[in-house]
Amino acid sequence: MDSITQEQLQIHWQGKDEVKVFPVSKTVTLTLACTIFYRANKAAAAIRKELVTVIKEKKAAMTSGAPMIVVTDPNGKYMPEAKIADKMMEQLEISEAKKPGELLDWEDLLKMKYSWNVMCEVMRPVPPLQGTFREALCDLTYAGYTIPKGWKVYWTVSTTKKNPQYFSDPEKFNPSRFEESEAPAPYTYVPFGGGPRLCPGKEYARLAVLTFIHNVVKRFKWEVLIPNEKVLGDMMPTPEYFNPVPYNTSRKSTKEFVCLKPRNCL
Ligand code: HEM
Repeated sequence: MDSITQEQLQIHWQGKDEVKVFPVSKTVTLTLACTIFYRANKAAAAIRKELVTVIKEKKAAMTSGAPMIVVTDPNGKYMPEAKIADKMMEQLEISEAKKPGELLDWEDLLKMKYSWNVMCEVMRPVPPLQGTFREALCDLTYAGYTIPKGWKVYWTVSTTKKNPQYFSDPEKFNPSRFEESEAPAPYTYVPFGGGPRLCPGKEYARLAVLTFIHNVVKRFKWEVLIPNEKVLGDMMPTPEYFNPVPYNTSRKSTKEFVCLKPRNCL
């Protein structure tokens, strides 16, 4: 992920005075996904083969009366969180510990706690996915409403996002609210869904986003060219300028609407 992200930033960002962040981010994401998925397909074949052997062993063990292996959920049970002395320096510290050309590894990504908190806080007001459908498997009553079997229900990600009961001072951008000691109560913050249908791409997305943030922070300083640009609800949240629907008919030249202006490559 790191080498592909670096290569993409080199192609699309390096040496430019202004960049259109939204399309470039999409290109980086797609290039990353295509490359990784190709390798993942090959790996999946090998894993499947391995799993068949494990299943056979388990079946044999069960028929011989041996107890089943109990697997604990490792979610959130990483090494104890190290105190981040200076959160703003998180990415640079990781970068400085690397030899020239050395790529990020899993341990580096585990250290990027504050960056992930920032990402979580970004997804709180504007979740990438607004919600999805479910089908009622039986008649049920919820909050005084009867939902007959077979009806489609739509659950939303954002219902709780501004509820002060769950997010104190909800209008404030505060990544620290996601620190482990203050983590939101279960099911109050669900950008990746929850329960058995939890997004299986969650970890992949986390790695891709952190690798992207690391490389941008490491290599560029920038200033925002459209300070209060609206984010519009397309299928996905889309910055107003890149939305195909001409909401803002008073747009002027393209140059006035690029998002970031990288300065002084580090
Ligand atoms: C920031 C990025 C992402 C967000 C916010 C996100 C969010 C979600 C949400 C809210 C759901 C619905 C969960 C539910 O129905 O309870 C979902 C499902 C799903 N996501 Fe993601 N997702 C992201 C990235 C990805 C990626 C990168 C992949 C693939 C590599 C992926 C694959 C899936 C799949 C296959 C499902 C359907 C799971 C099921 O119905 O059992 N997602 N995602």
